[in-house]
Amino acid sequence: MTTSFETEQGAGVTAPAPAPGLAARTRGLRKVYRSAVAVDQVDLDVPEGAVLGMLGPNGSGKTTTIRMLLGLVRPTEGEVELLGRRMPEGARHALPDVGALVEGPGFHPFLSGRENLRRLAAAEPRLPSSDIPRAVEDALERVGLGAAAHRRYKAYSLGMKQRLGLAGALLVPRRMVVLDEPTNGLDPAGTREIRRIIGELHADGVTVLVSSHLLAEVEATCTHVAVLHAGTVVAQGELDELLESGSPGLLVSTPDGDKALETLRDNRIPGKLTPDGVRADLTTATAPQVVETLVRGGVAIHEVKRERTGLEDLFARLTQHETEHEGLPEVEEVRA
Ligand SMILES: Nc1ncnc2c1ncn2[C@@H]1O[C@H](COP(=O)(O)OP(=O)(O)OP(=O)(O)O)[C@@H](O)[C@H]1O
Repeated sequence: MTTSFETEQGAGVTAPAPAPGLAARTRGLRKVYRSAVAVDQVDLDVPEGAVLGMLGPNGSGKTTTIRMLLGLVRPTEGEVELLGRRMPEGARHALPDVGALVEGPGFHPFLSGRENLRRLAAAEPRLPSSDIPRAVEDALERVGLGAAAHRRYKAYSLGMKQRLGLAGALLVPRRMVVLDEPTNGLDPAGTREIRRIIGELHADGVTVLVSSHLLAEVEATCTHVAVLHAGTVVAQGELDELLESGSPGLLVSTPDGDKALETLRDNRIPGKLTPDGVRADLTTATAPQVVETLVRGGVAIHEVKRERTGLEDLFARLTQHETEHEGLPEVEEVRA
C-alpha cells in the first residue's frame, strides 16, 4: 500500500504508508560529514504515546539523529518519517504538531524572554494572534520563568535559556515533543521540573523523544529507550524489558560464603559463590527476602548490592570506553 506525501512545493510524491502506531521512524539513516560518520544505519522506532529516551555518550549521534528527524539536516542516506510524513519534504505539515528544544534555539539576545516567545508564537501556524498573549504567559509559567520573563535573553543563565527553549516547544498543544538534552545546565530543582513536565506530557498522550547521556535520567522519565554508540543504535526497546534483560542477581559480601550458600539453598533460592561472598538469584525471591533469609540463618553481611542489569552493564561499558579516552578513572564494573 502506498500513500501520497506532499513535498515542500506541494507536489505529491509516492512513499510507503505511514507506520501504524509509530510517531516517528527512521530506516537506514546515515549522516556523513566531511570529517566523520555522525550517524550510521540507524533504524529508530518511536511508538505513539511513548517517552523514548535516546541515550548515548557525547558524540554518539543523538543530536544529529534528532536534527534529521526534524528535517533540520538532510540525511546522506536513509528514510525519516515524522507523524506519518516523509522528512524533510513533509516538514510543513508535520512540524506544527511537533514542539522541539534543540541545541542553540535562535533567540534574540536583546529581547526579553517574553518578547522572544511572542515572536515564536507569531510563527505558530495554528495559533490565532488573539491567543498569543495567553499562550505565552501559560508557557512561561509552566517552565517557571514567569518572574524572569521581562529580563533580556542575554542575561539568562544556561538553565533559564533551556527553560525558554522548552516554553517555545510548549506554546501550543503538540502530538510530539522532542527535547535534546533538556536538563543541560539545570540545577536539581530544574531537572525535577523537566521530569514533571515530561510526565504531564506523557499523561496527556503526547509522544516525547528526549536525549540524554545519563542513564539515571532516562530511567526516571522514559517508557522506552534507544542506546546510541558511535552513530549506531546498539539497543532499543521498552525500558523495563531492557533493564530486566540478563538474570537479576543480588551480590552479598560476606566472610561466611559457604554458610550463606547453604542457607540460600535450604530456602530454595539459587545462588553461587563469588570472591566476596555469594550471588543470589532474584528470579524467585526479592532482595529483602534474600537478606532476611541470610540474617535469620546467622550469616554476617558486610554489603549488599544489586548486580547490574543488561542495560546498566551495556551503558557502563560504553561510557567506560568514553572515560578511558578522556583519561578519567574507569567506571567500576560489578560482576558475579
Ligand atoms: N556539523 C557537523 N560537522 C562535522 N561533524 C559533525 C557535525 N555535527 C556533528 N558532527 C560529528 O558527528 C558526531 C555525532 O555528533 P552529535 O552532536 O550528533 O552527537 P551527540 O550524541 O548529540 O553528542 P553530545 O551529547 O555531545 O551533543 C560527532 O563526532 C560530531 O563531532
